[in-house]
Amino acid sequence: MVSDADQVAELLARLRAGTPLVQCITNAVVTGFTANVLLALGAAPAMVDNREEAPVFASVADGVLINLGTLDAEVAQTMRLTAEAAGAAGTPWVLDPVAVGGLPLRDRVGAELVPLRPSVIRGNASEVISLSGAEGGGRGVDSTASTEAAVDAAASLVGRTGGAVAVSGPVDRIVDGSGVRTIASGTPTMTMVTGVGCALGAIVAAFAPYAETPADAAFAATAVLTIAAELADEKADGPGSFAVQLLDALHRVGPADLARLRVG
Ligand SMILES: Nc1ncnc2c1ncn2[C@@H]1O[C@H](COP(=O)(O)OP(=O)(O)OP(=O)(O)O)[C@@H](O)[C@H]1O
Ligand SMILES: Cc1ncsc1CCO
Ligand SMILES: [Mg+2]
Repeated sequence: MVSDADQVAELLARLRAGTPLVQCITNAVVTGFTANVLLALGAAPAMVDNREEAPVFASVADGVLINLGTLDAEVAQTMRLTAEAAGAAGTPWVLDPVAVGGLPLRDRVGAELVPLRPSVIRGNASEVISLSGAEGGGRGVDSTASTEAAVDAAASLVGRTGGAVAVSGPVDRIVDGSGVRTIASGTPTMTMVTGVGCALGAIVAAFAPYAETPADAAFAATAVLTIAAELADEKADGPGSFAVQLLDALHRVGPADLARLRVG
């Protein structure tokens, strides 16, 4: 039987051989870091995010990320048009509903994007609970709920998109129509650098063209990022050097490292 780690290693090899073009409409805080994460991993980032070009580019890209972190009304319209274009072209796309829960614009945009059927919704527990329509607002961009508490909300979103929902936290949970998978790997330092969750959404989009199912892409992305974070933590002195070490670790992470993946 092929192990989870072997499956992830196989997908990582395919990603690196394919250099997927990943279009990111993401927030102003994390744009540069996200591009560097994708490059370190072996993907090709393209932050094509203006209203005229983004919908056109979605049919050329191999995967698309739409991240609601720093929205305005024009960006929101670009996101809707790009999600529609990705859907029409069959390009897998990932929705990161940053800080959805009790904020007027992003709550409305999140609710409009879910029926456009993102391949993967990736957020922390509070964001996933709020996006599902349940009460669960976090504290700004941070979660105040456990990922276990978000599993029902994730399943209800899966029922509406037909894709997968990846809930991040100390234990990540990846939910689709066939059940829930968990990953316990990772390190708390990941929460001390802004945008590690945002980068995870981009990594999911990079894996999506190679994975059999959206949940497989989310699982592989979470596995690779959390293992790379463990490798980075071994060399880092604090959040600053951790961010740099994380890029180096994403570049070198390989099958032997993935064998330490902690599932369940
Ligand atoms: N306490 C923790 N221990 C281990 N790993 C963690 C912990 N908290 C988060 N992670 C990992 O960090 C990554 C990002 O998850 P997190 O829930 O922090 O995202 P987020 O809140 O959306 O982050 P951001 O908005 O800053 O980008 C995931 O891969 C997750 O596994
Ligand atoms: C800090 C922050 N604020 C809006 S987006 C963002 C990046 C982490 O989600
Ligand atoms: Mg986030």
